[in-house]
Amino acid sequence: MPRYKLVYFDVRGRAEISRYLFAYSGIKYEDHRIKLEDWAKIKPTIPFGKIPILEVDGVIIHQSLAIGRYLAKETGLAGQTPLEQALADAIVDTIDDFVSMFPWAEKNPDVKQQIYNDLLTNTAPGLLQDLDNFLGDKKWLVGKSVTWADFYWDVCSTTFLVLRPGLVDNYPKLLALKERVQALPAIAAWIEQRPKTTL
Ligand SMILES: CCC(=O)N1CCc2c(cnn2-c2cccc(F)c2)C1
Repeated sequence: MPRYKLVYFDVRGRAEISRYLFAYSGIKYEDHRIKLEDWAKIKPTIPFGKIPILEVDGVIIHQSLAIGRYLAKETGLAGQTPLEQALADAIVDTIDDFVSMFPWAEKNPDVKQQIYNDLLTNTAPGLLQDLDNFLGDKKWLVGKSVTWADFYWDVCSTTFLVLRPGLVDNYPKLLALKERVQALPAIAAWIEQRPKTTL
């Protein structure tokens, strides 16, 4: 079994999908959380200067979705066929397109709040309707078993609901999917034990 070290800030953010996959698979890893005040010193030592990164026996994978896709494949949660894998990737990318629109590092609080409000009021409903249409009456977003697309929906929508409580109330099927993911014993245990952070 390789030695895994996940490096990110002390928030769920872009590392949480990998933490879900580690939790679900039972694979042991170091959940290394750096302090924001140490980032300027650490950043120059990181290839491409962004985190999360995952060290696999010292080999560094960067980009959160490349890490997630690697772990999903290792865990059997990437999709059962190449077609299902493509569908799962498309859902992950669709959700990530929206989350990536948020100016997470914006220093001006008024600008930040205005853009957050615009995204949550004017852009989120279209995404939620599209995801609701795609899920339909299925148990999981892709195929007959859980995939990392279901995990990513729960991870990202948890943050959406921090920013706008009630945002998903008009989509009970999407809320039920969150409950289904969070009811998986290993995910429930992780949520219970993980550091409690806002984002
Ligand atoms: C220090 C960085 C930080 O606090 N955040 C940045 C990124 C982020 C946060 C919350 N969700 N999230 C995120 C998750 C997935 C995709 C994505 F683009 C963004 C908060």
